[in-house]
Amino acid sequence: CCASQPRAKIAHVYRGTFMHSTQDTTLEIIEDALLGVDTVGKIAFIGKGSEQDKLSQTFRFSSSNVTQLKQHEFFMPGMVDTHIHAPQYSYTGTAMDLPLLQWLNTYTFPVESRFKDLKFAHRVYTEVVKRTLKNGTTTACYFATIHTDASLLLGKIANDFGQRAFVGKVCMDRNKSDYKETTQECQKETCRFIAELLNKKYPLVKPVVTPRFAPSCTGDLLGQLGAIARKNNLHIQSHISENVDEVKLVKELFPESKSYTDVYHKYNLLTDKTVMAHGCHLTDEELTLFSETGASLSHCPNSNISLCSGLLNVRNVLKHKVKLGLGTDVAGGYSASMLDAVRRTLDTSKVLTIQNPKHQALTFDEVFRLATLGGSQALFLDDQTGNFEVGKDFDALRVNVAPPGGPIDLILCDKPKVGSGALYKGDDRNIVEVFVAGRKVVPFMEPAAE
Ligand SMILES: Nc1nc2[nH]cnc2c(=O)[nH]1
Ligand SMILES: [Zn+2]
Repeated sequence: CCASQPRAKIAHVYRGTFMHSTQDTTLEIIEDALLGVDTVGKIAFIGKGSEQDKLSQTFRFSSSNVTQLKQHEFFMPGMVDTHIHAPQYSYTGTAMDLPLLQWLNTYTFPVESRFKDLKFAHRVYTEVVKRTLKNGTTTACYFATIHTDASLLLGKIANDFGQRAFVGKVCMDRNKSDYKETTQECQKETCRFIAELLNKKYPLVKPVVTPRFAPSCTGDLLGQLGAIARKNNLHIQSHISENVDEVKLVKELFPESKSYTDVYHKYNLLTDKTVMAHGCHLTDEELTLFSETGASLSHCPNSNISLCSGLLNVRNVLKHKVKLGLGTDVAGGYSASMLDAVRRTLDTSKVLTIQNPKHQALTFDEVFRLATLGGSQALFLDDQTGNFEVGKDFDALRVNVAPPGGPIDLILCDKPKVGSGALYKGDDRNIVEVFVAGRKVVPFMEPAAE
């Protein structure tokens, strides 16, 4: 049994099966566990159901306040989407026929330009927050667009629905089309975005410095953004080595740099609070630089396959001791669901084994860890979320393997495998409740009145 000293009062106690990952165990299944959440949403204790009497005395809760999970239900940690473009949710699944650089020019930039219109932004951002929450994303690391006010609106909507989120106003001062700002505008608007978002004092929504990627930023801008992040001790997100043409372009645009990773490093954009999406074509030397700086990677397998970008060798990334989480990369990825990211991660790893039988494919348990604890580590949030350790916020999914009308038939007899069956075959119908920092956010709360 683990327990903190009783301080804040206990608000909720749950009894049943809990699955989570820890530093030492890829997947731990605790049957008949008892978990207490205090009034500030933190996990106060996790113990055995058989110790309920003792725990109820120590933590002063009454047995009548214990919520007992039903048969075929379990709790797992909320999933962490380490890379998602909120505006691109508006065209998911409709533009999968071009490689990255053409895809950006043809589909992405015209759509993102429309987010100057706050009404359109409100509509799309509400839908993406609701959709991801319903699918079990308790933490999302969002790219918005270049528009400051619409990006602030995304922060407000995430806060209203109770999602934990990083929100980035996208920075770009180099583009063939008009979808860009001048270097000076971009710097000024980034500072305004950060100041205004921090000023809202949303407990779970924070700004992230967001250069789109090296090809759409001048060295000047990258340097300014590195300085802003350093001065304010902020998170940073961008893209790296997603596609071979992109890598080639970066070589041409930044001839003085040794590698793509070196470009970001030179401008102080590789820190232990940096998350870079993709990294399919990074060299071992570049991975070493990630490891040394503490920067992390977001693996976005649906996108990597949908845009024919490449196959990230996650095993090799982990061997280099680089932190890694999973991302949907909507709309390069056509699914906003992290369950999809789990499956595509497994598929990609198996494709690598087909290509090279010596490659050791990732296991289900390892990928479960990447979707939860791995993501929280990649976002430097693992002191707050990622698993059911005492003192962390209660970010959790109540999963019912077989709800009426759901996608799963209860034929599996092997109980420990039930979790894996549910994650392979399940969808949002199986995620019956979602909690963020102890608060039930699915079914949706009524947003606060203006
Ligand atoms: N997948 C993806 N890669 C990018 N690289 C730069 N911008 C983007 C984007 O919006 N999506
Ligand atoms: Zn992306």
